[in-house]
Amino acid sequence: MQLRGPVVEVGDSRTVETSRGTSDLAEVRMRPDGGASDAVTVTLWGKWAETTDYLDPGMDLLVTNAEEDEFRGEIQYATQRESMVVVDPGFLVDVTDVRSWVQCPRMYYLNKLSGLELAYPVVKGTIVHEVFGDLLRGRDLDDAIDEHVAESGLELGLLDEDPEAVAAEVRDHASAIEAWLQQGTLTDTDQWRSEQTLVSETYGLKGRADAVRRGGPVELKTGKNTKREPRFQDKIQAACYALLLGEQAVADGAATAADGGEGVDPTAGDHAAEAPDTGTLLYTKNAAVERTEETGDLSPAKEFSLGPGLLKFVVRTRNEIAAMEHDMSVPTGFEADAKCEYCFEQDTCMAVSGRLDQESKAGQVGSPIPEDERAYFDRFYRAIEAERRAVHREYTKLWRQSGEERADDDRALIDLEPIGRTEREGGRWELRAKGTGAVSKIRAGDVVLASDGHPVRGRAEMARVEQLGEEVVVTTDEPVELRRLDVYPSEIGTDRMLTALHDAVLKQSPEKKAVLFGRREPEFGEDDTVYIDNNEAQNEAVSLAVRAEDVALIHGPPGTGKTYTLARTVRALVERGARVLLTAFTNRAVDNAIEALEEQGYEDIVRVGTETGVRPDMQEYRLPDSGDPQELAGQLRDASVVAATTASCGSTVMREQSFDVALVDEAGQLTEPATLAAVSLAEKSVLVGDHQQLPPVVQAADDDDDGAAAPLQTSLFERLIEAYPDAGVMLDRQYRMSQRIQAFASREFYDGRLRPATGAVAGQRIDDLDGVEMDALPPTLRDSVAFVDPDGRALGNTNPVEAESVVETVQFYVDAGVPPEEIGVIAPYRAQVAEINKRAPAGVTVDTVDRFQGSSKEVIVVSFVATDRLDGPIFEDYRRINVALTRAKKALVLVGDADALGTDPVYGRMVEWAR
Ligand SMILES: Nc1ncnc2c1ncn2[C@@H]1O[C@H](COP(=O)(O)OP(=O)(O)OP(=O)(O)O)[C@@H](O)[C@H]1O
Repeated sequence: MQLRGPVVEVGDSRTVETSRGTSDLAEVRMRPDGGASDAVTVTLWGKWAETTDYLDPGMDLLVTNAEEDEFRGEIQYATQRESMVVVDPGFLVDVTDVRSWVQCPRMYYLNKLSGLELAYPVVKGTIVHEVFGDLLRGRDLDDAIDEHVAESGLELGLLDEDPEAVAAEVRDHASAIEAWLQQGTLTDTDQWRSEQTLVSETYGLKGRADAVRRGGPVELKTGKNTKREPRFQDKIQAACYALLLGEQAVADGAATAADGGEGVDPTAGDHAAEAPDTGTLLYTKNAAVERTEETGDLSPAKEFSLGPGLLKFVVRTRNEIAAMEHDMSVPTGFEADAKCEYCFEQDTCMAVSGRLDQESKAGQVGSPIPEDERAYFDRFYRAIEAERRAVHREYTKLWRQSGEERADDDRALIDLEPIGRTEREGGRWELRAKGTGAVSKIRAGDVVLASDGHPVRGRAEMARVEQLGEEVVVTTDEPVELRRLDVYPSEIGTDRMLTALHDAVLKQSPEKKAVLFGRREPEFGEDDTVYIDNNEAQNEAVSLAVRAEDVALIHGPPGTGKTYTLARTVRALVERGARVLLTAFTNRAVDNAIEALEEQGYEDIVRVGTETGVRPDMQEYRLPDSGDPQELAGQLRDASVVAATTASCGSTVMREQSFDVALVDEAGQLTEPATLAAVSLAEKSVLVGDHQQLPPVVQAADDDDDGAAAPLQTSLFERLIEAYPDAGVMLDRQYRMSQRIQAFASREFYDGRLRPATGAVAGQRIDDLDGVEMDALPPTLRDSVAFVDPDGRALGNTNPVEAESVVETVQFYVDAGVPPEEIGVIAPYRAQVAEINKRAPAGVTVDTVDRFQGSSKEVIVVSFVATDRLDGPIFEDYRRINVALTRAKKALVLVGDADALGTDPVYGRMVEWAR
């Protein structure tokens, strides 16, 4: 039987005599059924007794195949031969992390903290892996090499590598793969698949196996190994995948047995027994070494047997990591027996030990950071780890929630009907299915899990979404029956926040950090150039940015010309010879800024981003995904303005770049570490944002892990503008809303300082639009702000009567001649969005407030849904209502329950104003 739940007491380990000789044992008290049952005692036998060295009350424990026994009237449990003991199974350790931990625990920790650096072996390794996948899928070798070398063109160019030499080297590696593929060990009936994404419900592991052959893991290593046996850490990695594959085999069995598998608990099976018994390591460099210079076993492929002892070792190693990460404090890691002088992480290791004053066998360099910086580092480290846990919880929902629950949560599209598949050139597959019309968070361009019904227990593949709607189209490496798409949680955001924290706090000079840590006020030089002559605050903003020595803060309420000012600032800085990083939280804002620059006649811009992320009309600025290394690297290096999202500022390529100034738009929506990712790349920064609009996106809830993620909820922009009001300027004239519309927001959120920029802006009316007659509207809608109470009832996250009233209101405007494209509807929940969308006239945009930030419409209709209590995201934070109300230019209609809204002072005043 399986036990799972929180630990309440941890006993000491001791050695006892048994009928089979001496053995260690330790007793643990835990509450099974996830804490729902009374505490029981579990005896951990043999090596599992070691678990108590790092197990603490409060951690979750999972014991598989526990033996039940009655002892003095009490039911007790004990591990038996097949048992596995898993610490904190909800914490998903990456397989590559288990591998580095085995090499040296400090290596694990350093990889996590400082991220990957741009280095040739890494780039080459990626190319070889991609070619390997292509070869397995039967692709022509030369085609594969050419394509993947070109795709790494930018990295290779920045590293000053010659593409032909790289191709030749990759070919050497590939010959090892080819020879092995042709060894005759494979027949047509052999089961093969390339790259498989695996997540374990039982062992708290996730990873991506390079290949799976006859059910066994195959790992590719671009290094050399002249020993007969694979390296220990490589075996460990393969063993992790073997465990994951064993679990999958059990799930497959269960799924076949129960036809569909949902509801069957695959964790109940004995995975270790189902795990493949052979693993293969392929050392491709062995094919490239000179036989005359090397002795030993030069065959690239090395098979080894995967016994239960190794699998248990893997689980124990994984447990050490999970336990160490449990309290989310900055770990030091300790060195294994590895020899530091051969370690390529040695420099980083010494630098980090020096800065954080940690013990390290490699030694320390540099002096420790001051106490306040250390406190900051610890606080944010913890916050980021709390956020990582929230991401892990998202993973566990892949199996804890049913397909229907996932769909209701907007995290899956279910019940798709496969209608076809085509093999594309290059061995990838295009899969098509009939859509159901349901909405979700999934967008074209996203990478998601496509499955035949269950994302973990069924057959699943990573897929790129090409098209949504009536027909759903995705591309994958291997075909799968397309019945369901799931949002695949990603840790990349948390990983990058951590490296940004490392780069900003541990690598920068004390002087550069002085303002960040409040050691001195931001400083400004002199300049009386007039940049913008019709708007004083905007002109002051550009001037402030130009004069700033460290940081300037531009506070831009809705419609105040933030983008315009930003573009003017870029030009002013470039004119002074600066190299500028132009960045924002969203791709949309980055593209808008480029558009504004274009309008001001400036076009010397390089846009870094993916093809799907960048707007079609901005593709001309985009650095191509593949091409000649020197050319690509030259384009990036020589650009005066590089534009990218803040998320991509953390990429290996961007971390190599340096700028004179970083301009960060939407800075109010960024967490502090996410902002640091951009700020660290430049000498000085200009942050542009509005902390009265949407705050940073944080997944961890307020009460998760005692609120550890709270520091992420305040943007760096907000923190700095409060600390240094003199380093900021507020743009106070808005070019969007009529006087009547802006009045409430100005009063509630901007101390009444927001004003229409001109009389024309202030006095605009809906009948200013071509072909629109005021008389055609019902009298209640002739005022530019109106309130409608349709007397509906909230049913969960929808309010059908209110939806009806919203659609009717929209129809009035359409009938009066307003183009549907100029009408937007904002609702608090996706369910209500869907309800309205069903009947709204084509062309009208209906969405949640988060997706409306940054845009505007002539007419905005807001649906509030709530009828009793005000709960839901729109009400949690007044800033959301600020965003909703300030999207409208000429007409704003609020549709809601006046009594419910009246229970809150701010909403009460809003109703008064709107009526
Ligand atoms: N100084 C100015 N003179 C004339 N027009 C201006 C000026 N500043 C801004 N505008 C115009 O006002 C409109 C709004 O400006 P912009 O798009 O830059 O606003 P924004 O603050 O970025 O909006 P958002 O709140 O959506 O971020 C644009 O059409 C822009 O051209």
